[in-house]
Amino acid sequence: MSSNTKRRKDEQQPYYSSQQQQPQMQNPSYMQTADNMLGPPEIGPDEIITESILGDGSFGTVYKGRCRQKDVAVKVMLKQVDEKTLKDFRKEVAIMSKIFHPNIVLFLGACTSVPGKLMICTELMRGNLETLLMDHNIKLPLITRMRMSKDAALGVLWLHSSNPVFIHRDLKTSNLLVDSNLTLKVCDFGLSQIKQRGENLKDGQDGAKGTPLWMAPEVLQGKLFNEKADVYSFGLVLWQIYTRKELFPEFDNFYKFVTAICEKQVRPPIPDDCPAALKELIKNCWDPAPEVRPGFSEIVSSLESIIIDCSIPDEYGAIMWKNHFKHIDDAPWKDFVNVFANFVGLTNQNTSTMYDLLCFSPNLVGSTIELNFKCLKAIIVSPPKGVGPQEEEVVSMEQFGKVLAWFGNLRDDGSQILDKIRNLMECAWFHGDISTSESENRLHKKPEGTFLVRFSTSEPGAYTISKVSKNGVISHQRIHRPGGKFQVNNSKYLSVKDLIAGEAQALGISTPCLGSRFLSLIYKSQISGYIN
Ligand SMILES: Nc1ncnc2c1ncn2[C@@H]1O[C@H](COP(=O)(O)OP(=O)(O)OP(=O)(O)O)[C@@H](O)[C@H]1O
Repeated sequence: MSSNTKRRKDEQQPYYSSQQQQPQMQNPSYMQTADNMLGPPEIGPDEIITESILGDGSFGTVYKGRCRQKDVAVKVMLKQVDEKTLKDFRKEVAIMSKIFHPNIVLFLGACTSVPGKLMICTELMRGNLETLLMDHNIKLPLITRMRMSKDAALGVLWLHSSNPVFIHRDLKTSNLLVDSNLTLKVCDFGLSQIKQRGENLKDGQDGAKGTPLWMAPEVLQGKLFNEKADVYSFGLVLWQIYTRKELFPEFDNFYKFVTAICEKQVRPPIPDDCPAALKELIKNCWDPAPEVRPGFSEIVSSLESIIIDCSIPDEYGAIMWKNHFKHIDDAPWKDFVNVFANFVGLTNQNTSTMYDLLCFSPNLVGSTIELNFKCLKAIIVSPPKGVGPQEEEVVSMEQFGKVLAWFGNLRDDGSQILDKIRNLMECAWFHGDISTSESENRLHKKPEGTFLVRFSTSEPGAYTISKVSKNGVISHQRIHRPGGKFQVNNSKYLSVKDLIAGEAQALGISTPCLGSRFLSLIYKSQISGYIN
């Protein structure tokens, strides 16, 4: 048998069944039988319809497609493939059918048996991260980018923690895909390798695998390497996620590039405004010495801290969240109350938890402390996300950060933050977290001088005064927060209440707009909070 005939014959059989019983004669070669059910799910080429092109890669083209009435992504291999590419294709199918994780693109099946029609079918994602980052018309706040970084790190942590270990070997932003919720998933396992824990690998004569710009120096130099090569690439991924810039645009010569990376230890410049913890993480990841680079579980942990710092700029607030809720974005209200009360010294180890006191202590019924926690709950809690009876009200990390930015500094104010919140809610004109259009609805057709104060929707920690001016025109004026003070028209005050009292005449505001949802909390019948 000539080698050509042999290769063609191999291609006609699902690769995993070469040592198993052949499919029944009456079935097309791609049909799955009871004997080969244990291999990756086989999809027939006639079950896949390809539509538009999603991307081009070294193995072929990725299309948006339909398979069994589902939108999918289909990687179609080049028609003429050499043995090495075929081997990589088979490896990609084998690896993808072994790994399942929310941050790894979902493998649906593959067509492995029909020559010229080798395909891999995966869930359809919105696009790749590189394209998203380079489109500067798309707003991607740092916190969103850090959450995406954590998603990617969780995906790679899963690969590195498997037994045997999977090394990705081609981590780069174009191999990280985003879905419509901006959840990130790792894809493209064509160059991935399997190894035992603690084992070092070395590339063979066919050279290093991966994309040179993203390759670790030890890989570029053909030295021994292990999963820390992925960590190096991830450092570059983090750099690009932070800067949204092209990687190494200054290099157009491969040999000069290798010398720069391996001998001169050149790395992309990290901007000065990069948060210190992120800068340190990036530098550690791309350290020339693989053993110095962190593992992915350490990377996930560092990213969790960075995400908390981005969400909660208040230093003490961030410490509180890191100490008690580091791995979660949303804390159950019950746990939050206990941790917060303890952190600001309202309870200690010897007293009952604040939640229990609020529920069961008769002394607290009708007390200021009970009212304070009701007010806090009114602005900090999000409704349950699910629908089941078990679903709890939660405090999101971001909302906690916002509340601290609006009301104070946890280190200096401690439990007085609760009084500040109640004091503001007692004002009839304070409407809290309503949108610009909702404020306009509430002021519509109201007399001149009617006004309300709400949280600014765009400037962290700031407030907005919305008022009715002459001829019923509604306008909005920002209360800025320089140095924690409250400023409007160059006049600074210690509280919003003082500012409204002091500037009422200059601002042309006189009558609070009714309709604040907080008033029913504070007063059962009487409406108060007028300017005086
Ligand atoms: N599941 C998917 N959903 C949406 N787009 C996808 C999907 N899979 C791949 N793509 C798009 O196709 C591009 C190439 O995919 P992939 O990296 O898997 O192919 P490749 O041939 O291995 O490429 P390369 O060798 O250049 O890494 C991705 O960067 C992405 O833009």
